[in-house]
Order: sequence, then structure tokens, then C-alpha cells
Amino acid sequence: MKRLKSSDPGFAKAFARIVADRREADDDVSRDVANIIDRVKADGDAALADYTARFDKWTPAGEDDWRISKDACEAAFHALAPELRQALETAADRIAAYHRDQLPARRDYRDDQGVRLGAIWRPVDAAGLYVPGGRAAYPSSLLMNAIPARVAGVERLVIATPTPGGQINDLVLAAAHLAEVDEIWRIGGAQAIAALAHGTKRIAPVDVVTGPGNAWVAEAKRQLYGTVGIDMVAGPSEILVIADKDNRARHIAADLLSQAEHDPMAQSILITDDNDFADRVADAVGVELAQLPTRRVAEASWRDHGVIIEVASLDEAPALANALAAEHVELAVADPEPMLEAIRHAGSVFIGRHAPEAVGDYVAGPNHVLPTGRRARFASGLSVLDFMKRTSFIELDEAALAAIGPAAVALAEAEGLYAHARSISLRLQGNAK
Ligand SMILES: NC(=O)c1ccc[n+]([C@@H]2O[C@H](COP(=O)([O-])OP(=O)(O)OC[C@H]3O[C@@H](n4cnc5c(N)ncnc54)[C@H](O)[C@@H]3O)[C@@H](O)[C@H]2O)c1
Ligand SMILES: N[C@H](CO)Cc1c[nH]c[nH+]1
Ligand SMILES: [Zn+2]
Repeated sequence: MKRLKSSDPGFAKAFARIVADRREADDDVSRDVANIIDRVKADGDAALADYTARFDKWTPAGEDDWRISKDACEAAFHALAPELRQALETAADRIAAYHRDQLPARRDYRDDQGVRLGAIWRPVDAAGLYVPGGRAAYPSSLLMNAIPARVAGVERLVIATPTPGGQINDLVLAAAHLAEVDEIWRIGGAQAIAALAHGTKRIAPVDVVTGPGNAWVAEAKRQLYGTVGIDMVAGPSEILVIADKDNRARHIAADLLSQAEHDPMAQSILITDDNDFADRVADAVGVELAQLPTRRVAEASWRDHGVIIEVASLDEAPALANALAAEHVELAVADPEPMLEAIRHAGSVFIGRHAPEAVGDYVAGPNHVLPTGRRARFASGLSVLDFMKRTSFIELDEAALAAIGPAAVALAEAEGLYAHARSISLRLQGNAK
């Protein structure tokens, strides 16, 4: 963990290094991912078998083993302990309610020159939904992917999730039943993204691939954009907590570790204006780590990518937050509203002392699949619109063409595109006859 003070002479340089801290695809990861994509494109299912054996340490017993049946998902759902089933349903209901509100309306109007204009939103036919499964299983990410896809009206929902060592997570299956997914394939990493994008003999290709994952998954989505649509690049998790001294140090420590435990490459940063509070949080991280049944990943992440920044005044925080453009930002301060307004680049903001980021990971409602690596400068969290596309339409009658056609003819001739001009002017002359 690094400690920085904004008043130190070397702060600007040290902060620039934190901003540039690349926890995603370095050159090695990019090259490996490009090779994996090429191999899956060339060898399809055979490549998937090789990579699954190598990275997930699992070889299926037979053809049927690659895919998890709907019956298995239904059985897993009915076998859930009542509290867990209730929790899953609460999450699903809240996610569905939030995302239903994102459905776009059809636009259809006639302007004052008589031209009818509009746009129709339609779902893609098939969506590939990546559900991480390397270090932990992510039933919550299954809901976050599948529910907006269903709300959008996508016909075919295809999950890809790794099952390391052959271990299948029952809650992932139960979530798949609840969200009514169509296919679940036991593949992960860059090879899964490549299979969804290009298709193999076994797996039909999809139109859009969404969802979070580690550096290899995120880089594969980035490289395959264009072959398929993607939501955005959602890689190793990040949290920025802006906190004043009136918080409980252990609460803030736990918040920082909540994202650190996702990945040794996750990034957790605290900005505070109080030296004593900064010391207490640093100590509390140690205390909280000791409470965790598994702490290896959180420990490594906090050691390598944890940062505590002391500022003279919290007024400095929004500019630092905008430079970081973090996936998650917590505002644990007395007056969070002005900060919410001032922070322009963040995937999701958690307002006040009682809004720990982890609640957004599971049950708040907004999507937890969010841009990382400073991409909140230009990208947003997964939404219903990521599963839809818009077709515009234009209708003109003779009078409408007469009203706007001459301007188009002038522009076409100015571009030297005379066939364009004539396709309009011939009709205008015809109208004149
Ligand atoms: N940004 C978001 O919205 C968001 C949401 C949830 C989770 N996450 C992130 O998802 C990630 C989950 O990571 P995970 O690893 O547990 O699961 P994962 O499913 O993303 O990755 C596991 C796969 O990575 C591949 N892999 C691992 N090491 C490799 C190597 N050396 N070379 C090539 N491929 C390799 C393997 O194919 C393996 O199946 C974490 O980084 C977490 O922070 C992000
Ligand atoms: N914090 C993750 C997004 O970075 C989402 C998640 C799922 N489960 C727990 N957390
Ligand atoms: Zn999380």
C-alpha cells in the first residue's frame, strides 16, 4: 500500500503513477489474448478443450458435459435454502425494476416541412453473457447480465462461465433458472469470449458479448469489438473512497477490501483530509484482513494497488476522482451532494456513510458491470440499451421532397457525387411536370 500527501512536492508525479497504474492488459496479456482468439477461430472446439484443460484444469467426461442443462438449473433453484432463494429473488426483482425503466421509447413524428422521422429500438437476436468464475463464482453477475438482456427482449441468452477443477456453482445455476437463460457453456477466459464471438461447431455465435472478467476476459472483449458488439471493458474491480474523519475506520477498511478481494489486480484507494483517520484506516485494514476466512487475494491487491491519499481539504477530492475515473466511488462525507455534482467521471457513486459499495454489487438495482481502467471517462455501466440497437426511418411525400431535396442536391454536387444529386433532382423535375 502506498501513502501519499497532496502537499508533498513529489505528489503530482506519484499521483500520475497511480492514475496510470495498468491493472489490465499489458503487452503480454494482449499478445496472449490475440493468440487465443486466433487459435479458437482456427480450431474451434478443440482449442476450447485445450485451454479449458490448461487454465481451468478440467476435462469434460463427454460432449454433454460442456453444457449445463436447464433441468440442472431448475433443480439447483428448487434445492436452494429458503433465505438464499429469497435473497436471489430480492436481487432479481430490484435489478429488473431498475432496468425496466431504461427501455427506450419509439420516436415517430412529422416535422414542420412534412418529413416523417423516427427510430425503432430492437433487441439483438442473441447475447453472450460472461459470468466470471476463476477465483470465485458470480451468480450476481449472471443476474446483472441476464436480466437487462431479458428486459430488452433478446431471444437467445448464452452464458459462458468457467468451472475450474470441474466445480459447478449451484447458485449460478439457480440464478440461470431464475433469469431464464437458454444456454450455459462451461468455458471461461479469452477463449470463451472468442467462442461466443466467432462461434464453434458446438456453440452458435452471438451478436453481443457483455459482462465482467479479469484482464484476459476484458482484453478479449476489447479485441473482438467489431466482430461482435460489446457493452464496455469491465476488468479488475476498482474502488475510490472519499471519507472524512467522522467515519468508523473499520467500515472504510472493509469497503476498500471488498473490491481488493476480487483480484490481485484490483485497485482500492482512500482519499481523506485527516492524518489520524488515515492511520486508523491503514491499521483497520490489517484487522479486517485478519477477519476474512480467505484473504490471500485481498492482501496482495492491497499491498500492490492499495493507496491512501491525504489531502489538505476534501475540496481537492473531485479533481483527483475525475483523473482516476474509478469504477466505484464512495462519498462517505458529511455533505456528499456537492461532491456528487463535481465528480464527472465514475462508473457508479455511493452516497453517504450507509451506502457501502457492496450493496450495489448485489441488491441495489443498478448494474454492477461497470467500466474500469479509467473508461468511465467515456463509457457507462451495462444497461438494457447494450442489448438493443436503433434503426432510424425517414418518410417523404412529394411536398416534403420538394422542401428539403434542393439542399441535398446542392451538397451532393459540391461533393462531386452526381448520381446522388440526380437521384433527387430527377424526382424534383418529375414533380415539376
Ligand atoms: N468491472 C466489473 O464490472 C466487474 C464485475 C465483477 C467482477 N469483475 C472482475 O472479474 C474478475 C473475475 O476474475 P476471475 O479470474 O475470478 O474469473 P474470470 O472468469 O474472469 O477469469 C478466469 C479465466 O481467466 C483465464 N486466465 C486465467 N489466467 C490466465 C492466464 N495466465 N493466461 C490466459 N488466461 C488466463 C482462464 O481462462 C480462466 O478461465 C475480477 O478481476 C473482478 O474484479 C469486474
Ligand atoms: N464489485 C464487482 C464489480 O467490480 C461486482 C461484484 C459481484 N459480486 C461481488 N461484487
Ligand atoms: Zn464486488
